[in-house]
Amino acid sequence: MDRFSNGREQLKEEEDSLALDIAEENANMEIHPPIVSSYNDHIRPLLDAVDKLRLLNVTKEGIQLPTIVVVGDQSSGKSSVLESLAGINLPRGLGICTRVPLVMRLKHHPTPIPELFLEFNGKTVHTDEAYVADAINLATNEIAGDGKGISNTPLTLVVKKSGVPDLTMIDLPGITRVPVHGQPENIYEQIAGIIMEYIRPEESIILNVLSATVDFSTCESIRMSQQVDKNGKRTLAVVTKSDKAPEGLLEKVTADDVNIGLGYVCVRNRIGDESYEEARKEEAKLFNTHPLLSRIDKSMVGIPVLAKKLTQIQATIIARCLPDIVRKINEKLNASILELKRIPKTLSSSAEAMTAFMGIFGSAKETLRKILIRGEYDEYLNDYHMHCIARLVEMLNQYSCELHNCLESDPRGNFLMEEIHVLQESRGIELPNFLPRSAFLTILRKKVEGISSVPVNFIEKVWSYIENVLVSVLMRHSENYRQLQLSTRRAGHNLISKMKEQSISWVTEIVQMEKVTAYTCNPEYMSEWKKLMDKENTFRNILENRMSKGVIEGIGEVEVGNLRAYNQNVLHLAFDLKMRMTAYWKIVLRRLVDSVALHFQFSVQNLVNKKMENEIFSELISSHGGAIERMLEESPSVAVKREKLNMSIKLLGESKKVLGNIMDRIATYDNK
Ligand SMILES: Nc1nc2c(ncn2[C@@H]2O[C@H](COP(=O)(O)OP(=O)(O)OP(=O)(O)O)[C@@H](O)[C@H]2O)c(=O)[nH]1
Repeated sequence: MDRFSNGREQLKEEEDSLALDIAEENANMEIHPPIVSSYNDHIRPLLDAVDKLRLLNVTKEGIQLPTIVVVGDQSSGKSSVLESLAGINLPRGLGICTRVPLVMRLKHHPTPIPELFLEFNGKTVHTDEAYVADAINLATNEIAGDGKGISNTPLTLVVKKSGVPDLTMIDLPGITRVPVHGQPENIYEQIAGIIMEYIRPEESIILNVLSATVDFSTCESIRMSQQVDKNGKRTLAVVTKSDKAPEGLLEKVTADDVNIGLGYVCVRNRIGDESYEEARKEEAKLFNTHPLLSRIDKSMVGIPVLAKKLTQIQATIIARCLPDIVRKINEKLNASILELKRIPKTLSSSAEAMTAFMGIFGSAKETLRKILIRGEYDEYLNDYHMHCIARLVEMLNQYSCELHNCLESDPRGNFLMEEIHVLQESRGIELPNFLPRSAFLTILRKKVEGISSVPVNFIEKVWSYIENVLVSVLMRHSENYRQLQLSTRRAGHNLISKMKEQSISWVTEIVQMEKVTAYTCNPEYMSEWKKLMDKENTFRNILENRMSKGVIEGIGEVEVGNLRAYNQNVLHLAFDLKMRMTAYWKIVLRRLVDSVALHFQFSVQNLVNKKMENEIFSELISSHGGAIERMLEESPSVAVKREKLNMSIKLLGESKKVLGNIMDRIATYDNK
């Protein structure tokens, strides 16, 4: 079992004992104010810790806190319920009163003089019971403006008073469909947005305030809570204004048409100028004596019952969520520290800048060596585009296929016609059985011309691929320095364009050489030619047997019908010329593939090992007068990232400190 599970079990036992305490206390409970907190000593520090985390705004880091969120339609009586729980007066009335999320922290406090203060916008404003309503209104105006607009910036009200339950709740603006005068048109969307943000997390308990005077199923707050808590397992209903609509209330709360998993508590809040004490007395009288309301089970009525239920639920969710919160804070803190370490530190001198530059350049070079020369792609396991050797081999195979598939100028239907024509045009005043060299070169020139664009296109394609790889590696390694990125990108493009130009002129020359000269020392030429010449008898047989076409091994099917018009000598020379060319063409194509492959390997090695360094260094020196430190000025996005990480680390560190004791407690449970 993990350490958290152990901790959870221990906390669960505490919860159970707390529940027993509460039940016992409920039995002896006096209905007179103040509501005496039965808060378990074990849970109180945990609630304090959660409140501190809330104040630190740890939710900003994506860590949700266990929270009781009060929602209700406008004027359903939310503020009245909260003031009943706190024993103070809150702004109440018709129209929109709660315009910002109000975090209410109620804390039992042994001394008779209550202590009240507001925390908002980073300041603390002390107040007292008589002025708290005004102070809240003033603070709300400061946060959300004087009008009727709303804001998502929370306002915290701390009430330390003898006898109040140790509870933290968040009161949210009441849901209104129709904007009242002075409210923005999209007030519903704004309020709904805030409410959803607070009630969506699984860690939130939804305290749904429903007025007894309405049909619960028509309440917007019910519709919203059902969207995030379908079965109502984290929803508790408080039914206000029981005094106003006692008829059928018992049936309504027992029928539970709207799926309230945590149950209903019917209350009667303060009316008019009643004092808090009077209100509690009236409430107790109402539920004890009213013919209809007195029939509702006593475990479902009255503010004291609500207070007990809430403290119990609060204890449960805190105990359930805290181990996870501790874990998440640790995880996020470690992740942020790691990420911060990955961001290079700010450079303060030329020497530091130079060292950093050399480091960046060295690592970029090593990456390029790996992917372009050695074929190691561990840095780009899932990025196939960067598995360069494999991609280059693919391109080379494709290039070879393209060269071999280029249509021959002599389609089979016209077998030997081109040779005969070229031989006729190359005739010299000479003996008739000589094969003129010029005839061979003429055919060779036409064939080479036919494929001449293929090697050039291939060279261009490969260089643009290498350019892409080079620039992306350089960008990756200099990602923290925008100026350096600009220079290295420029250097990369310039270098590739120079090398591409050289390659193209090299390959154009190679093609030109193949076009105007013919030579090979490769013995395959002779053996292939001989093999093909052995098939001349087959050719003759096809002619003599008056067949229109036939198959010659090594050449394929040929049509010979129109060749019978020529004499034997011409046909022999044409056949010979064709077979020499066939044997030689294989050598030419192989040469074009092999030499281009060698050229690329050599060029890439040159690029990575020599030229890149020269180009980048001269780009840095020439365009920026050697001001390498300026090149390595941190980009604004990195500065922002560092600032954000530092803030996260500070916040998470403080949160961790807040939870220090609790973690120790969990650890002690583990060792027990
Ligand atoms: N009779 C009676 N009136 C109540 C009760 N609870 C609240 N009210 C009255 O209902 C009105 C609205 O109550 P509020 O507490 O301001 O309602 P709210 O939901 O906080 O209002 P908004 O913040 O504006 O949404 C006030 O005039 C209260 O006095 C109750 O139990 N009985």
